[in-house]
Parts: sequence; structure tokens; C-alpha cells
Amino acid sequence: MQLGVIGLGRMGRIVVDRSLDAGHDVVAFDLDAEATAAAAEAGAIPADSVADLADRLGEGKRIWLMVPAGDAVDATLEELDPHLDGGDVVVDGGNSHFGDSTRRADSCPAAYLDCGTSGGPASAEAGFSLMVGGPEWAYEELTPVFDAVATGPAGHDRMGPAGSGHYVKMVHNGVEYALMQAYGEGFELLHEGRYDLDLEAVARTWNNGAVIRSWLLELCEEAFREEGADLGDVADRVEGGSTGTWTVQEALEQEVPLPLVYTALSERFGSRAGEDGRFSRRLANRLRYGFGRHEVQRE
Ligand SMILES: NC(=O)C1=CN([C@@H]2O[C@H](COP(=O)(O)OP(=O)(O)OC[C@H]3O[C@@H](n4cnc5c(N)ncnc54)[C@H](O)[C@@H]3O)[C@@H](O)[C@H]2O)C=CC1
Ligand SMILES: O=C(CO)[C@H](O)[C@H](O)COP(=O)(O)O
Repeated sequence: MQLGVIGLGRMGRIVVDRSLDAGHDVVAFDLDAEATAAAAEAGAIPADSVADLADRLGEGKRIWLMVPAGDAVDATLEELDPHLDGGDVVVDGGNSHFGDSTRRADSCPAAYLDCGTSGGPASAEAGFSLMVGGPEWAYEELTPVFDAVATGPAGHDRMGPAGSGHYVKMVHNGVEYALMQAYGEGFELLHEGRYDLDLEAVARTWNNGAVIRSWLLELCEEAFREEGADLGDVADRVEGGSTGTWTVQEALEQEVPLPLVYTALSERFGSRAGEDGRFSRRLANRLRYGFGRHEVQRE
């Protein structure tokens, strides 16, 4: 299949590389010319604008957007609009709000797939987990690309109609916040508590057979190995928060109690309000680098 990829940062570049590896042809564009040139070096056909990318794709365009959520998605869709028709498919693989995605699906001339993407840049080799919303025919049409970008056929599925893919990814991120909070609290007590413990050894032991083993816990182990058991100069400041905020807003609207997600989100806000250093938040700060390559805030 021929795939156009717009947005070649940490995540988009992985979409390009995994698609190329699976034998697909890729036309690539990023506002940053260096990112486009790097994708070309890897084997993609470079485009010098959104219009150029659309021209190079011809009829039956399949286009994957991996730009920051919000204005960049709308700006790209506006540029694509005159080049699209009902036989084309656009995938938004970023962390867009599900409400934005349903609005875009309504106005986009092409079939529109909202695709929640999990795994982060750290999953370049293993592949992502993809949660897709939108028309069934478009999902089936893009399945060879989803097979390539995900861990394989089991790593993606159609969640339902427009918006559902990003809705599921929003809730996924709420769970991610709560899990980070839970591990953070446990390690904080172990760090402050009555024994002088090697937290890397604790995490390694837990990761081998314990009920609470997980990839996030492997990233805790990695963080202690690389930063030291006291997390060195990793600051008590946790950035991000948009997807967790949306999760809590949706829970309030649906009257579903989500105290853990709300607490984890509040901890992030607290970390940015000058409250004093908490080990749990320092670990959350470092874990965001582990899965997302988000910059670590340091003292
Ligand atoms: N980093 C992560 O762990 C994950 C990120 N995501 C989502 O994937 C999307 C991309 O994230 P990253 O790759 O991490 O960001 P990034 O900042 O590494 O890359 C974004 C790229 O988009 C380009 N760009 C921005 N506006 C553009 C436009 N109008 N036209 C063309 N290119 C444009 C930038 O030059 C940059 O190369 C975001 O929505 C993010 O929330 C989703 C899952 C995990
Ligand atoms: O979607 C992701 C992981 O699943 C991204 O890494 C996202 O940026 C995480 O959210 P936040 O930036 O609020 O920590």
C-alpha cells in the first residue's frame, strides 16, 4: 500500500519505519525539513508540503497524521481538504480529544479514522497498540498498515464509530496516570520507610512473577537503574495532563466516580504549584520519559 505520513517526530517516524519495513511505500512530510529529509534517507519519498504529499499519492489516498493534538490537526486537515474525496482515508494517530475527532469525521471529505496509539517511542521495535474508531470499510482498508504499525494483528482493533478510538485512548491514559500514581506511592513508602532498600532490586523481584508486574514496573526498574535508588536529580514536577483532564471531565459528565485518576491528576497539578518534593511524583516524572520520551524535569 502507499501511505502518506504527516508529522515525523518521535511517533510519526516509527509509523514510517515500520510501514517501510513491512513493504509499504511511504510519502512523508513534516514542517521541519530535517525530519522529512531523515525519513527520505530511511526510504520514504519526501514531500515538500501537504499539497505535494497529496499530489504524490494520486487516487485512493491513505494518509496518517501524527502531529500534535489540537490546532496542528485542524490546520493539516484544512490543507488536505481540497485534495480529498470519499474514497480516501485519513487516520489521526495522535492524542486528539474524541469530540474533536467526531467533528473532524463529520466535516472531512475522506473517511476519517481516529486512532488511539499506545506504546510510545519506546515501543518502536515491538510495535504499538492501536484503538481505532470510524467506518468499518476504512478500518479494513488500512488493516495492512495497522498490522505493520501495531505489534501485529492482535495489536489493533476497531472500537466502534467515529470518536471511539480516541475515547478508549483517553481512558487508557487515565489508567496510565493511576498506575503511575500507585507505583509511585508504593516506592515512596519503601524509600521513606523503615528499611534501607535497593529499589531496583525490589522492582526487579516484583517484575519476576509478582501480581503487580507490568511494563510500567519494568520502566520503574529502568529508572532506578539509570538514576539511582533515590532518583538522583529527577525533579518533583510532572508535566502533561491533558488526556487525564479529559478523562476526569468525562467521568464527571457521566457521573462515574474515578477517584484514583482524579488523585493522580491532582498530584501532577500539585507538583507544578510549588509543593514540596514527593518521591511518587519524581518517579512519575521519570516514567513519562520511559514510555513517551517526554523530557525529564531535573533539579
Ligand atoms: N510521545 C508519546 O509517547 C506519544 C504521543 N502520542 C501522540 O502522537 C502525536 C505526536 O506525538 P510525538 O511524535 O511524540 O510528537 P513530536 O513533537 O515528537 O512530533 C510532532 C511532529 O509533528 C510536526 N508537526 C507539527 N505540526 C505540523 C504540521 N502542521 N504539519 C506537519 N508536521 C507538523 C513537528 O515538526 C514534529 O516533527 C501527539 O498527538 C501525541 O500526543 C501518542 C501516543 C504516545
Ligand atoms: O499517550 C501517551 C502515552 O500513552 C503520551 O505519552 C502522552 O503524552 C501521555 O500523557 P501525558 O503527557 O499527559 O503524561
